[in-house]
Amino acid sequence: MKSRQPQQHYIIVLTGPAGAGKTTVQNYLATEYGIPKIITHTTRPPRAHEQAGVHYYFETPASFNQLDLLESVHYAGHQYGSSREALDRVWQQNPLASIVLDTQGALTYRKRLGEQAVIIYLAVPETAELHRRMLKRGDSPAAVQARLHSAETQRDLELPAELKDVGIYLPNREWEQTTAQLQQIIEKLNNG
Ligand SMILES: Nc1ncnc2c1ncn2[C@@H]1O[C@H](COP(=O)(O)OP(=O)(O)OP(=O)(O)O)[C@@H](O)[C@H]1O
Ligand SMILES: Nc1nc2c(ncn2[C@@H]2O[C@H](COP(=O)(O)O)[C@@H](O)[C@H]2O)c(=O)[nH]1
Repeated sequence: MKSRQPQQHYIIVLTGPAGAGKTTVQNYLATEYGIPKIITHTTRPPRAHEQAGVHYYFETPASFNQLDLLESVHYAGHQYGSSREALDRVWQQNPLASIVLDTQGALTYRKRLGEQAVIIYLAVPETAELHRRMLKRGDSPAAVQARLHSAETQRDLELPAELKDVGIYLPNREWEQTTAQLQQIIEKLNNG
């Protein structure tokens, strides 16, 4: 009898500029495909609708420094990071998981995990559209201005050169087109 190959485990890394729709896609992958989310840690204060342990683990600078992290970054004045332990815990239950990272984090994941890190770059090149989306989400005009002018958001308007050959470039404009492309990606991962 032929033995069944153990299924390969993948982490779907959703990256792109602020307001591109990374969290929206992550929620969709969870509800539509049951793909668990890796919750990351941040020293940023919660937004009005955000809950601890659901959207982020909210940390003080001191508690953040105690964490054992796979990678961490400074983004727009705050620290963010994710733990290897959280990924291993999710992988014990499910071969697929998703995480939302800035492009620097996406690069680190690819370097550390190789092809197991499937990088999806959600592209919305027009800052006016990002502006509209963040206001629609309920961010204050001042917060949107600050975020769009941050060096990190400016940097994340493009897929980093090191990821150009390995990342999946997915324009997130018409939602139906986005979900059709996501379906193809998930089918490939489930079959590979
Ligand atoms: N294809 C789309 N067309 C129009 N609006 C969209 C689309 N995808 C997401 N949005 C909307 O854009 C807003 C920003 O989305 P989301 O919060 O997912 O972005 P994000 O990339 O996670 O941002 P951030 O990095 O700032 O947390 C939300 O109001 C969301 O509903
Ligand atoms: N490299 C990492 N980036 C992270 C992590 N958690 C979130 N993020 C990214 O930070 C920015 C800002 O997020 P916001 O919620 O304040 O808008 C965004 O690009 C996220 O994708 C992480 O652990 N590591």
